Amino acid sequence: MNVVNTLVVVGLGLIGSSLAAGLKQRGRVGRVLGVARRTETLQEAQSMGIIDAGALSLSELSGELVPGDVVFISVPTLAVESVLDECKACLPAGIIITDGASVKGSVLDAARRVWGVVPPELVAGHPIAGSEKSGVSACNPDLYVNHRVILTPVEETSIGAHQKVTALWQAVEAEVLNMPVDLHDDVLAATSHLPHAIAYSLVDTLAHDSDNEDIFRYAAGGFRDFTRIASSDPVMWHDIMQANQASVLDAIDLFSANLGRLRKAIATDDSEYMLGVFTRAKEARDHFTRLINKQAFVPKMQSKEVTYVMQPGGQVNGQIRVPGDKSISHRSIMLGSLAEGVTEVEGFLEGEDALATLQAFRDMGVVIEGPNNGRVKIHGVGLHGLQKPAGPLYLGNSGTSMRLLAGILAGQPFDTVLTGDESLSKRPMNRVVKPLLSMGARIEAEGEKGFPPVKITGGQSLRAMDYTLPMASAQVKSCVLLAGLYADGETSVTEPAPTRDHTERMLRGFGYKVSSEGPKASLKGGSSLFATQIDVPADISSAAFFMVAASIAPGSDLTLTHVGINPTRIGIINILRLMGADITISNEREVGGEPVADIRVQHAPLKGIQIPEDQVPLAIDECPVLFVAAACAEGTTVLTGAEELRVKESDRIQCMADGLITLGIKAEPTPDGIVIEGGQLGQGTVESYGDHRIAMAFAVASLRSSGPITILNCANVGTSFPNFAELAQNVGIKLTTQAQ
Ligand SMILES: O=C(O)C1=C[C@@H](OP(=O)(O)O)[C@@H](O)[C@H](O)C1
Ligand SMILES: C=C(OP(=O)(O)O)C(=O)O
Repeated sequence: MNVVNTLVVVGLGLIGSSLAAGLKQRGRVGRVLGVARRTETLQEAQSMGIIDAGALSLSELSGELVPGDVVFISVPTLAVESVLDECKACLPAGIIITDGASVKGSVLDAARRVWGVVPPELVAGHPIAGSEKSGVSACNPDLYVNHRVILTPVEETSIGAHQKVTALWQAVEAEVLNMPVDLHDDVLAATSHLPHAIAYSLVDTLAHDSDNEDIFRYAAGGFRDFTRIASSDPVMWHDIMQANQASVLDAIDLFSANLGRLRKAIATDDSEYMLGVFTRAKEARDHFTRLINKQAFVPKMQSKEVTYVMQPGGQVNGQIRVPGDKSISHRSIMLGSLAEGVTEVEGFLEGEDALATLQAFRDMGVVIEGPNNGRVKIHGVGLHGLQKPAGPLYLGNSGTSMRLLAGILAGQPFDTVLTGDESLSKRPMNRVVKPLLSMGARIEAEGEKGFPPVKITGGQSLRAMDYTLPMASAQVKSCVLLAGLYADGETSVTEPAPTRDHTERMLRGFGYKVSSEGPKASLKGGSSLFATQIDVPADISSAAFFMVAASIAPGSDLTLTHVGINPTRIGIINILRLMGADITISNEREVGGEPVADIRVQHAPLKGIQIPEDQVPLAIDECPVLFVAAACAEGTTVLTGAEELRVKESDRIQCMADGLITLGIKAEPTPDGIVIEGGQLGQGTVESYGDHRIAMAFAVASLRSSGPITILNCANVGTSFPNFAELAQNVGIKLTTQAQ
């Protein structure tokens, strides 16, 4: 169906002719009329089938137009005004006018000069597509497919005209976005106009330097990639620079200052500065697609839809090492950044949660090299060396990042805002806001439960505090202790039940005194952390999926190597053993203050138990997969004292119950736990609700299901266990992934 009856394209360059050809090829336009300055261009366009007829001026064609037809102006930016003059002089009422110029403020200013106001039929637009090639011969009917087109409607713009122009671009498979004019021009100055100015200037500099006559002959990859856009249309870019003068000058000034600073670093052998710029830039560039692609100018993690399709049955065998411990990886970045000197980390978890912490510290000026095969080098800045980040710190899906950072940031001289994804934005932060407020911090979160964003006002002097935790939470304990580093006096935290103690252990590893007396941990503010080496053990929370897998699947015999068996984390081993699991621990040793061992699990029939409440905080993240063990056990398993599960990445009690019930298991949620009757797992489609641990738990369940299980929404497995699917397949779990 046609989106427009007659389209007039004024200016048959790459942009205009590609729109015309794209609409024609898709059968979405009645006819296209072209306006060009030269008869040969019109002839060429007509012979290529891009236009049906043409003229050297708009006025020659205006008699053929009726209301609802569209004029698309695709001439160099500074020539737009004269075309608008012509539009005013000759177009009948009701003709929609749009354009493709790279600068939008100048087009709207031109319209105001021509008409006195912006006419309602004018919809300014900018297709973010193009190429260094120009002219009608470069025409490409697919130029706009999956490219963005930014429209900058103003108050006066008519809704009908806006809708029509939107439909026009969508018809050539572009993605249409709307943006305020000024924002558009600033963003484009930085992302497009500045790179063009630099590319032109660089090539011109080299071309004019006689000593470098031969340079182009030797110029390969880097030069070619970097300067490709210097082959773009000079008149077009001349016009853009003039039309967006103020924003372009701001962008050039900022860049010149930064280049000057880099020059100084090179001149003074300031390796730290150079590495800082290069590692940050490499990181930004490497994650460019993930961070920005399809999200226009809103930096947001891009998560693909991932589905796990599980075939039933099988057994798990072999020897594997699961990735690094998430809790320890977070803390290695945090304490490494706050230490004096260079900390080297091995076994770092390259999952999205730990990477979010890493990025946050980079955003606060810390130079961090890697991660490279689990190796990270952190150039610590000391307790008082963090710098104000340029914008909010985005922490993705990671509760640990947000809660621990809140403690550190409460003690900084600058303001910060912490944000996260949809799941993290619904997790309660008041549990850290309250104690931090008592310490004299200025911190706020939204609503009764204190949902993110968390806003922290810096420059407060913190008071030490003796805090009794209302719930068993290592995140809250760690948050208060980390704030205590900045407080005046001794801060103590008393917990109702033991929780993971990695913060206390690692602080000691960095030479910071932390005393522990039963349930109470204390430290005095104002000392220093000193860089160290950290060997991150394999994550017992990730190993847990395979421990349950081997336990429930007959014929299994699996060894998990180098697993962290910190006593505050081994609830999964204790509980599985109580259920009858066959687990052998060997090769026990200590690495960097954390105990590790190899864990061998052989299949054994499991029985239902009442899970001891004191084990719950020691197995809090392992509960989803323990529910699968319970479903495969003989008899009833009862869990109590686990209300914390309701405020994780999902409500893990309800979500697991939903999935188990779908698979034919009797599972009854209670306010603080669940009752599960062991039985035959069936088949079906379950939701993971975007929760990594739920997705992986149901993948393990397939080993004992009677038919296939489809698990929806599994992309977030990448937050804690990026190679889960691969390792699962390697040991014998029948998993295939489907990604869109
Ligand atoms: O301190 C940590 O690294 C963690 C503590 C636990 O959270 P809570 O403190 O909310 O129990 C756990 O669920 C989380 O995965 C990691
Ligand atoms: C609860 C978890 O993590 P976080 O709180 O850091 O999001 C988890 O990994 O299961």
